[in-house]
Amino acid sequence: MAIKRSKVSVIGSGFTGATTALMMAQKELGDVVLVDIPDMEDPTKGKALDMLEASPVQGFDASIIGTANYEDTKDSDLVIITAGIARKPGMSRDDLVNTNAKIMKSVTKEIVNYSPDTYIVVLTNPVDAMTYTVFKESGLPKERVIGQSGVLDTARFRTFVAQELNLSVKDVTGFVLGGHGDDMVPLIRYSYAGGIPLEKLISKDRLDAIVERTRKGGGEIVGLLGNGSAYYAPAASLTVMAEAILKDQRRVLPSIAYLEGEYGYSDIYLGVPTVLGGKGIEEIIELDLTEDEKAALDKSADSVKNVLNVLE
Ligand SMILES: NC(=O)C1=CN([C@@H]2O[C@H](COP(=O)(O)OP(=O)(O)OC[C@H]3O[C@@H](n4cnc5c(N)ncnc54)[C@H](O)[C@@H]3O)[C@@H](O)[C@H]2O)C=CC1
Ligand SMILES: O=C([O-])CC(=O)C(=O)O
Repeated sequence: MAIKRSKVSVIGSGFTGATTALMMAQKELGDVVLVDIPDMEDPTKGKALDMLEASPVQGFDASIIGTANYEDTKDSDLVIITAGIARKPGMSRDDLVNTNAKIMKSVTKEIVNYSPDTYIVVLTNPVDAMTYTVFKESGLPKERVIGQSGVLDTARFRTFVAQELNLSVKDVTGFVLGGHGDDMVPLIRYSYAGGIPLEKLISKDRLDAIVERTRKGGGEIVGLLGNGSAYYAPAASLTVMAEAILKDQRRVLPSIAYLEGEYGYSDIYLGVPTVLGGKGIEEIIELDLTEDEKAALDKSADSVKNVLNVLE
């Protein structure tokens, strides 16, 4: 049998979906199918063609098509869901829940109809609850339905730490646990610059300020953009997760995973450290938490549960 390129479908051709499609094609992760609603079919085709026309200039090989027909997604190795509405200034991510839950249900039906063994990575907010919705609707095993928040939240944290210390972002590592909301839990104790614990390099006051800015990082961009939310860093985060799965890299990345007792929670999707590889979420890494860290994680998990409770 001939060797085939991977196929990745991106549902939603808005800011995050289109940017992710381009980034994945630039990294030659596979052929890309960009999907939106019938009313958006022509602009979606236009975006895909425009991206394709960048390929000779940048020298990447990938087919990129735009469509409103799910048949074109048939046999996708991986599907990324970005469909839905984004928040505007003054809104919380949770305000999007009922509109986006309906969209999750309808797109998930279409996805698994054409790709019954695929992997799904969800971006749409409120992302912990939307990943749960997609999991339930899809019937896929839990390790194949994954949400994106921690890669982005950790990237924001690393950016602010690198700025504070005037060091390369490459040398700063961190971990953000919990739900993708204002009470997410950046774990300072597990964060380093060049292997040196951050607590030895940055004062407590400044670290507290960085944690607070990380928690409100999405809102900071929403406030600046005025009409939508972040998309470059979210797309970069989705691309790294897609790469880990498609290339079976076994990267240690935070993902929104279905928990069955890990960290003391069950029947919930929540951000935790995971090993991402060719089987999707291959492991959930359980870190020892101090009482304060566990209390903060409990608070964040409670916020996610409150959103799950309003799901219709
Ligand atoms: N988890 C995370 O870290 C992040 C989550 N987000 C979330 O991602 C979502 C998308 O954000 P943007 O791309 O900026 O929004 P956008 O408004 O630019 O794009 C959304 C696209 O979804 C399409 N869409 C709506 N219903 C659809 C359906 N039934 N089938 C297919 N497509 C459909 C719309 O036509 C639109 O093109 C939002 O919910 C946002 O809050 C955004 C950034 C980070
Ligand atoms: O803030 C938003 O609404 C979009 C998002 O999740 C983020 O940028 O973290």
